[in-house]
Amino acid sequence: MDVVMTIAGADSGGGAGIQADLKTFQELKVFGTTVITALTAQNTLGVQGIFPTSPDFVLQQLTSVFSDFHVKAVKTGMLFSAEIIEVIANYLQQKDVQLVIDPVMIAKGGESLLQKEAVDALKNTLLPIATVLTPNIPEAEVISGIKIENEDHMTKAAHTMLQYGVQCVVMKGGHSKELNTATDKVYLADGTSFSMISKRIHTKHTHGTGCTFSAAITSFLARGLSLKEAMIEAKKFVQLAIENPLNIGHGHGPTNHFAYQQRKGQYEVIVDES
Ligand SMILES: Nc1ncnc2c1ncn2[C@@H]1O[C@H](COP(=O)(O)OP(=O)(O)OP(=O)(O)O)[C@@H](O)[C@H]1O
Ligand SMILES: Cc1ncc(COP(=O)(O)O)c(N)n1
Repeated sequence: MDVVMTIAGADSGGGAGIQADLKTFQELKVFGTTVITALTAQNTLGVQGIFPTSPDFVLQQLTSVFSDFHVKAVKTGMLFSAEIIEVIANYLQQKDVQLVIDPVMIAKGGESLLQKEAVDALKNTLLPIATVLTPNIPEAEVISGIKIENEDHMTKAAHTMLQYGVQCVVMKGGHSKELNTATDKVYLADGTSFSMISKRIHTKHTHGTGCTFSAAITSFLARGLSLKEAMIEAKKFVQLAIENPLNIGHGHGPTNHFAYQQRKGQYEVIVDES
């Protein structure tokens, strides 16, 4: 059984953060462990409260898990503060793991999940040791310092982020203005890139899509898929999770983590290498 880890915030509503990650890990048949950076009192309507973990206790959780398990791949989500990021980066740089970073900054309801001064710590300490970075467009703008209004800007921003040392940047298209498609553009450190294109689903039930996508990438990397295969399979997982809603809650409902297994992974992602 391949062991993976999520380092993220807990979502009491069950749709994002640690809870979305563990559900994804379970469905993808990897063993999930957790390091909790913050508790959030949250539901599909928004985040009502945040209770951060102390950096010392983040370290204690990392030490407990790594001293007992052989963790193959790690993902990070809500990291909250520069102090927490520094503890995690210092610890993980001594470990031989594939690291997927979902640079969670703002919840769907608009609440901040990362302090402003923490962005520099993320760029300077975590990106140099990361395998994959999965920003949405607003997050890519903050990390790269480039306003993204067209494809050229996106490429420039991706190359700026690759310069921090991460091996692959996936620009997620959930927030883009495309009417019929949801396109994620993948940029690799060797200068190549490709797009993953799926049908855009018109739904408000997209709480935790980013968490679910990055947890799926982490699971497939731990299972030994190549970077490209892991990315395409993760896109299928999140597509099926959005396409088959559970209709839970009164706001932005969670996605359906059961769907990939129920539909036997049946979804054709279009891969464009041009
Ligand atoms: N309406 C949609 N239809 C199809 N795919 C979508 C839709 N919205 C998002 N996705 C896909 O979900 C994945 C996550 O992208 P998204 O841009 O939503 O991330 P995010 O904004 O970081 O999510 P979160 O707000 O949960 O952190 C991507 O693969 C994206 O293409
Ligand atoms: C603990 C935690 N982590 C991540 C998200 C982002 O998810 P979303 O943007 O869908 O609200 C969240 N809301 N809560």
